[in-house]
Formats: sequence, structure tokens, C-alpha cells
Amino acid sequence: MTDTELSQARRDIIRDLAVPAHFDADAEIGRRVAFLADRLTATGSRALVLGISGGVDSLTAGRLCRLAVDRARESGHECEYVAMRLPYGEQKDEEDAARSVAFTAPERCLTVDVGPATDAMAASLDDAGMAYADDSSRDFVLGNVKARQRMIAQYAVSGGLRGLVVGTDHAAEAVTGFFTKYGDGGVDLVPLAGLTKRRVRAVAAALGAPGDLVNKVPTADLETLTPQKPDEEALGLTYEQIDDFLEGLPVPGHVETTLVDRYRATAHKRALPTAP
Ligand SMILES: Nc1ncnc2c1ncn2[C@@H]1O[C@H](COP(=O)(O)OP(=O)(O)OC[C@H]2O[C@@H]([n+]3cccc(C(=O)O)c3)[C@H](O)[C@@H]2O)[C@@H](O)[C@H]1O
Ligand SMILES: Nc1ncnc2c1ncn2[C@@H]1O[C@H](COP(=O)(O)OP(=O)(O)OP(=O)(O)O)[C@@H](O)[C@H]1O
Ligand SMILES: [Mg+2]
Repeated sequence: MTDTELSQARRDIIRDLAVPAHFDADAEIGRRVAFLADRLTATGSRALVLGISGGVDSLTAGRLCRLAVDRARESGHECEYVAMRLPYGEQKDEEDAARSVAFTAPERCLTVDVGPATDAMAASLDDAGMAYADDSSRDFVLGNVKARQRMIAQYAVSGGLRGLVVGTDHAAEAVTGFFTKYGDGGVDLVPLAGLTKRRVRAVAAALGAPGDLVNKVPTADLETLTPQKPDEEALGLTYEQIDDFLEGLPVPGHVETTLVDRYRATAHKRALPTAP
């Protein structure tokens, strides 16, 4: 499919999300490491702070942080890469998370259990009389509270260390608004912006990450009632379909319609708060 054959709506989305027509993993690594190193030195920040979940997005972003901090230090700027483990109690894929931390090689890794804070908020909401439609709605909403507790923990560390919070949003999540507003969406820098999911994996592979972590099934893992639910199940779309859409490849009509509709419906999540 050539660019001129794509719908105007699709071309607008590809442009707005800055998905490049051509992709070269090594060139993307160079550009993104330079970006992070520049943000450290230009802002005078002393740390990059990033939650490492065990998934491929944070694995990739973490390795970019490692390389960026190395580069900034070589230029005489004192700084560090601080990883954070932010489980809700015990995490089912904890071993993957530990291997991810090891691969990204932070100066230090802080572990903060977001369980107590999340549960305390849930109990206070119950005490206040907040009633949810059903158990599954409550579980979904509290999943977003977990994501926001992670944001709070990362900003506490960033504030204390004069750092910057790194997020893992990329084009395949941005197009569907598949992130928690002011949760994992609440960050300072997004080094994976513009990448489709398969390109994130290609960058991870080019960085030398372990194959099973590169190809791991993506999960937000926010809901307690359905742990490790695959993103594709929640989205009702595959990442292959989303990536094809963003890379200008042929997709079924219903995929195009669904993605254009979702992109429009989630515009508020990619924008500053609405003002009069
Ligand atoms: N039109 C509008 N203009 C301005 N604001 C609007 C709005 N519509 C809703 N809102 C506000 O936005 C809120 C809904 O947004 P939000 O709270 O984010 O909630 P929502 O988008 O409903 O849920 C977040 C979704 O992202 C997924 N997620 C989260 C975190 C990580 C990952 C991952 O990929 O790992 C995925 C999660 O599984 C879930 O499906 C509403 O409660 C309302 O306050
Ligand atoms: N348990 C966790 N511990 C630390 N950070 C987390 C945790 N869960 C989520 N995060 C943070 O929130 C981000 C968003 O989660 P998301 O699931 O999109 O990314 P991922 O887990 O790295 O990769 P994937 O999407 O393939 O599962 C993560 O990249 C990470 O920075
Ligand atoms: Mg994940």
C-alpha cells in the first residue's frame, strides 16, 4: 500500500504519532539514547527513574536508559539510572522482572510494593460509600489505581534524586489510549514514542535482550481478578493488526474503523487537560 492509498484519517494518525516510514533498529537506538542523554544534561537532572515490570517495553526503555546514562557520564555529567520494581504484592512473573532488571543494569533498583497504598485507597473509597457497577468494574478501576500508585512512587524517587521519570508509551499503545491517564501515562520522557510493538521488540533484540523476554506476551497485569490478562484479549485486536495499521500495511476494514474510532475517543489521554 502506498501512502497515497491510505485514508486521510490513517495518514493523520501516523503523522501525529510520529511513526517513521522506514525503520532501522540501530539508527533508532542511537537517536533515542542521544535524546535521553541530552535530556539529562540539558535539564541538569541527576537520574532517570523507570519502573521495570518484566515486560518488553520497560526492558527496552531500561537498556536505553543504561546507555544514555553511560553517555552522559562520559561527557562529565554526574547521573544514574534507577530502576524500580513496583509489584502489587507478589508478582506472578517476578523472575522475568528480576532478569529484566539485570539486563538493564541500573546503578540501583528500589522495590516498592504498591499493594498497601492501593488497598488503603480501595478501603477508604468503600468507607466513603463509593459503589461500583459490579466486582469486575471495581477491579478494573482499582487496576488503574495500581498504575497511579506506581506513578506516585516513581515521582517520589525522582523528586528526591532530582531525576526524570521515564515512561514506556509507544505508538501501538498511544493509538488505542491503552494506558492509565496520569498512571503509566504520567511521566516526563517517552523514549519509545513512535515505535510499533514489533519495532520495540526489534530494538530490544538489537540491544541484545534475552529472546524469551523480547517475545513475551504483553500484559498490563492490572486486574486482580484476571492476572496476566494478555493486552490483545483486553483490546480485542492483535498487536500485528495495530502495527500493520500504523506502518501503512494492509488491514481489514473493521480494524481500520476500530482504530480510528479509538484514537478519536482517547484524544483526551494524549492531551493536556481541557480548558474553557
Ligand atoms: N472525553 C473525555 N475528555 C476528558 N477526560 C475524559 C474523557 N473521557 C474520559 N475521561 C477521563 O478519563 C478517565 C479514563 O481514563 P483512565 O483512567 O486511564 O481509564 P481507562 O482508559 O478506562 O482504562 C485504562 C486502560 O488502559 C489499560 N492500561 C493501563 C495501564 C497500562 C497498560 C499497559 O499497556 O500495560 C494498559 C488498562 O488495562 C485499561 O484498559 C475517565 O475516568 C475520565 O476521568
Ligand atoms: N509491576 C511493575 N513493576 C514496575 N513497573 C511496572 C509494573 N507494571 C507496570 N510498570 C510500569 O508501567 C509500564 C507500562 O506497563 P506495560 O505493560 O505497558 O509495559 P511492559 O510491561 O514493560 O511491557 P508489555 O506491554 O509488553 O507488557 C511498564 O513499562 C513499567 O514502566
Ligand atoms: Mg506489561
